[in-house]
Amino acid sequence: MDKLAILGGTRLQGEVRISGAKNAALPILCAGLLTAEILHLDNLPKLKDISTSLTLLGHIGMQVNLDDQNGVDLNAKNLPNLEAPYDLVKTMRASILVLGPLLARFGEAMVSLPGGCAIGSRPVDLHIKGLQAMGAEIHIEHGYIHAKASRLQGARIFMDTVTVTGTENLMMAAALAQGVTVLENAAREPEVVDLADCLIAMGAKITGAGSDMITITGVDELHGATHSIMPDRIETGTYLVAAAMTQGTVTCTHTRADTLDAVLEKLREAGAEVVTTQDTITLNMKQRPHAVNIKTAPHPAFPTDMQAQFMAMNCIADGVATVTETIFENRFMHVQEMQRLGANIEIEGNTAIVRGVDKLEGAIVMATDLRASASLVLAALVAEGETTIERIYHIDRGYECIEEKFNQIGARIRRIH
Ligand SMILES: CC(=O)N[C@H]1[C@@H](OP(=O)(O)OP(=O)(O)OC[C@H]2O[C@@H](n3ccc(=O)[nH]c3=O)[C@H](O)[C@@H]2O)O[C@H](CO)[C@@H](O)[C@@H]1O
Ligand SMILES: C=C(OP(=O)(O)O)C(=O)O
Repeated sequence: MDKLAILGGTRLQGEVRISGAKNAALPILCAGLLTAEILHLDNLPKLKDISTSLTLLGHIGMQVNLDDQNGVDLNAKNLPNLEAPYDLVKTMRASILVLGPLLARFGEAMVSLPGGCAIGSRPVDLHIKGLQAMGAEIHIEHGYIHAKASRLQGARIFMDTVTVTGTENLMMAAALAQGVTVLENAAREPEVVDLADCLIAMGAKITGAGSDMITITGVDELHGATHSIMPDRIETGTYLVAAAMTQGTVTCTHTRADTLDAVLEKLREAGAEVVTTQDTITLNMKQRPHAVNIKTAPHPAFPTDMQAQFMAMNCIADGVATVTETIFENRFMHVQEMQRLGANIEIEGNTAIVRGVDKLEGAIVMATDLRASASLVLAALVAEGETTIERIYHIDRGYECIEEKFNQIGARIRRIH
C-alpha cells in the first residue's frame, strides 16, 4: 500500500492547474447510459474513482474510448448486463448512479447496495423512494436492489433530506420518464447543475437546476452530445487552504470562483487576500491564519467536503474555533490523527473545538477517507519534520497527481510504494 512522506515547513508559491470535478464526472459518466448515441466528455480527471466508474460502465457493456487529452467517448448502444456488482460498488458509493439511468432506459437494473463507509451510514432510501414514486417496482434481496418498470412515470417527489446523488439519480431517471417530474428540496450543488447542463445538451428538458425545485419533462429518447466537466471546487479549496496554512501565495487556474463562495469567504475571514478572475483564484496569506468557525450544510452553505481541510487550518491558527458537521454523523475520523501531530481538538457531539497550537510535529498517521487524507497532507505541510501518511489510496480516489501538483508549488512530498 502506498504511503506519502511529507517534509513540512515550506511556504507554497506558484500555480496549480485544477482538474475536472470528480463529483460532476461520476454522475455525468452514468448519463452516458441514457443514450444509444455517443456522449463525448472533456476535462475528465485522472482519478481512481473515474477508472472504477469506467470499469463498472464497461462491465455493464458500455464502450469507453479515452483520448490523451482528458476526453472520452462513451457508447452505450448495446448493454448486455444491467447489473452493478458488489465488488465494484463497495469501493465507490457513487456506483448507485447507474440505477436511475438503467431503469429509465431499459426498464430494469440490479445494483448492489453501497452500504456504510468511514464517514457515516449513507443510506440510499431517498433514491429508492423517488424511483418508486415514478412507478418502479423495487425490492432488496441478498444485498442487491432489484428494480423494474415498464416505463417510469413523472411524479412530484419531495426529498426530506437534501441529497446530491439522490437528486442526480432521479433527474437522470426523470429525463426519460413519461410526463413531468418535479423534485422538491433538491440539492443545489454546482455538480447537479453541471449534470443538468449535460443532460440538456443530450436533449433533456430540465429547468430549475441550481434551485431547490427541479422540473423535468420526460422525452422518449436522448441523443449524443459533447460536454466539458466543470472544475473541481473541492480540489481548488484544498490547494487554497494549503496556501493559507503555509502563509504562501498560490493561484489556482482552470477553476471557477463562483462555485466556492462560502469557502472563499471563510478564507478571507482567516486573513487571506483572495483575488478572483473568471477562471483563476489567487490566495495570498501574509500572517498566521485566524481561527474560523465552520458549520457544514448543503450548498450554497459551507461544504462538508472542505470540513477536514479547514479543521487542519484551525489546528495551527491563532485562536479557538468550532467546527460543526451536520451532513455526515462520523466525519471526524481525521481528528485523532491530527492529535497525533500535536493538535488540540476536543469533540462534543457533532462539534469539534479546535484550539490553535504554535506548531504541529511530524508523525506517522493513517488516512481514513478521502478528505481526511487531504487534511492530513495539509497538516503535514506545516508540521515540523517528516510526516508519513499511510493508506493513501483514499486520496487517489479524488486528487489527481497530488504530490506532483503540491511539489510544483514548493512542497516536499514523496510517494513510497
Ligand atoms: C459522488 C458525490 O457527489 N459525493 C458527494 C455527495 O455524496 P452523496 O450524494 O452520497 O451525499 P448525500 O447528499 O446523498 O448525503 C447527504 C445526507 O443525506 C443522507 N441521505 C442521503 C441519501 C438517502 O437516500 N438518504 C439519506 O438519508 C446522507 O446519509 C447524508 O446525511 O454529496 C455529499 C454531501 O455534499 C458529499 O460529501 C459527497 O462528496
Ligand atoms: C465523500 C466524498 O466522495 P464520495 O461521495 O464519492 O464518497 C468526497 O468527495 O469527499
